[in-house]
Amino acid sequence: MLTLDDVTVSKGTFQLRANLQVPPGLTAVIGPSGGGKSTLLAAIAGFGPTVTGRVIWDGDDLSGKEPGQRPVTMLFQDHNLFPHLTIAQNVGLALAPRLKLSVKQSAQVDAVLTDVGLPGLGGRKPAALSGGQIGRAALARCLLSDRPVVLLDEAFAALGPALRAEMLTLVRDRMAQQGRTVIMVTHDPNDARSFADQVLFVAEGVAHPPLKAAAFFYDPSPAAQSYLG
Ligand SMILES: Nc1ncnc2c1ncn2[C@@H]1O[C@H](COP(=O)(O)OP(=O)(O)OP(=O)(O)O)[C@@H](O)[C@H]1O
Repeated sequence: MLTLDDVTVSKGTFQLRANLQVPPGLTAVIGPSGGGKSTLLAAIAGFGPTVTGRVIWDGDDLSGKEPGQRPVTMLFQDHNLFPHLTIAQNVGLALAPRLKLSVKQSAQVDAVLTDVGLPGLGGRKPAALSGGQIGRAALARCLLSDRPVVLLDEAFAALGPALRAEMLTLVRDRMAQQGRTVIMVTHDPNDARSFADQVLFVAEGVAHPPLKAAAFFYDPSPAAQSYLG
């Protein structure tokens, strides 16, 4: 279980507070622009500004740990693929940081590229793919990673509706339903309604404890109601 114990993050005059637990499964983070959603993810990942309080994973205090030492894999809108590596190498990094892949690992890379709709494109460099294809390659790397916490920040915003639903289905079926803790920022409440187990509402510098998606939408708080319109 991921716990944010009295966490405060300060960015200039902006402050985010979070005192909550995130259960395994798919948690959608929604709320008005500027409310602190990306700041929340950065605090979990270990990026950025001052953090007081503790971020705890399964009893292990992550405070002070570098991002790479945390049990976290991330997928951001800019996707962070290495431009000098092929798509297969970028994805393979999840299995072998020095890129010495066994035959079995190479087959796993090929299989996951097929799963995300990129069969046969492993030999290309990122510059030779579209924005949506790059997003799918980055998702493939997260699917292969064994880190238990997955952070997605508007990862599928560049995709059209059909592809987006396909990627969200992959995230749900291949990550959330297999017990990983997936925390996904989205600007589309329908993504949360259709795919999420829980909804974590962030507004005006407060991250509220997640609620079951059905309960959140059935009886939204006044602040959530005014966001949902
Ligand atoms: N370096 C900074 N210094 C001061 N304030 C900052 C800094 N970076 C971000 N902020 C402010 O922090 C607040 C939270 O930003 P954050 O990106 O977490 O919001 P968000 O909910 O993810 O927004 P959006 O939905 O628009 O992406 C915003 O009001 C933003 O203006």
